[in-house]
Amino acid sequence: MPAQLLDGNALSKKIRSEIAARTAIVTAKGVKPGLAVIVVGENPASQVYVRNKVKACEDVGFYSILERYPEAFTQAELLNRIAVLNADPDIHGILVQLPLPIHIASEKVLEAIAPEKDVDGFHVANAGALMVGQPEFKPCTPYGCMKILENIDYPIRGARAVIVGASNIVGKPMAMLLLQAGATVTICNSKTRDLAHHTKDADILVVATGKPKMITGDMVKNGAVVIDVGINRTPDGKLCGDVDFDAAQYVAGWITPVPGGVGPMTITMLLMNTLEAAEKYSKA
Ligand SMILES: Nc1nc2c(c(=O)[nH]1)N[C@@H](CN(C=O)c1ccc(C(=O)N[C@@H](CCC(=O)O)C(=O)O)cc1)CN2
Repeated sequence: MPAQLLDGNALSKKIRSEIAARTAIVTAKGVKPGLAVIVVGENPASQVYVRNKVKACEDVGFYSILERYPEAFTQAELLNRIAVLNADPDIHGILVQLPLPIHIASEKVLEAIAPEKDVDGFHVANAGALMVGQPEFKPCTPYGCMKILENIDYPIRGARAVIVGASNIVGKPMAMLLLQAGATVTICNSKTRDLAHHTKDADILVVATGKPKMITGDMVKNGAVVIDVGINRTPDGKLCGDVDFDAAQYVAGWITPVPGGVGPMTITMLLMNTLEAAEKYSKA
């Protein structure tokens, strides 16, 4: 029997309607949640994601601005824009779409965003807060993965969780969130010996490698929860994940599809972080 599908679109719809209701309340108090999205360069996927983010903001009743800059935009110019947005009282969240062009040092840019407006949760202050178990803003993709797990009432406490991929954006924060929820966590990376030995032991398997279909069906434990963070475009223009879905669905107990799994949840949790930033601002 194939695995149960973890439908990120359906869960997003439910959470976004809760966000819209809370947005109406905070807006009535005089604070309309505001998100500024900045994209530099012409990366086609980034252009799609930022448009989707702005559209999602409109749908839940946020104020949003999209700032698009050419590839040649300098780091100094970008830092200036961030300083202006940091001081703008109508903006509660600032997001700089990644990847940035190579002449711009991403870490400098991310550190320039005021931590209380860092709705991506990438600032070292927010990464550190998560590390010590006092999260302010959780990075949107791992936050979305945790919501997917919570939605199936899977007993995370005591489960063996394996994360394939150790990025600052997904793998490391995902490990922290699972650890804090009581899982026994292993993070694998590109140097890990006998990867399948680890993945086959996982009750919860989270894959974020950027390598299309690298996790094959025989690398998955029977009945596991498989969360595929990868979004890869195949030569025929279709999307696929980092997990070989067609094979893994007959081994896993639950599995996220690509598209329609983690992707929409990333945007939903961005809305949640922005709403929470505005709610905090309204109480300050
Ligand atoms: N500043 C950030 N940059 C990037 C992040 C991030 O969280 N913050 N994550 C990724 C890209 N990303 C969000 O920006 C993202 C990726 C995918 C989706 C999504 O909804 N995917 C759909 C398919 C969409 C398509 O047709 O291409 C799906 O999976 O169903 C949303 C957001 C890197 N950069």
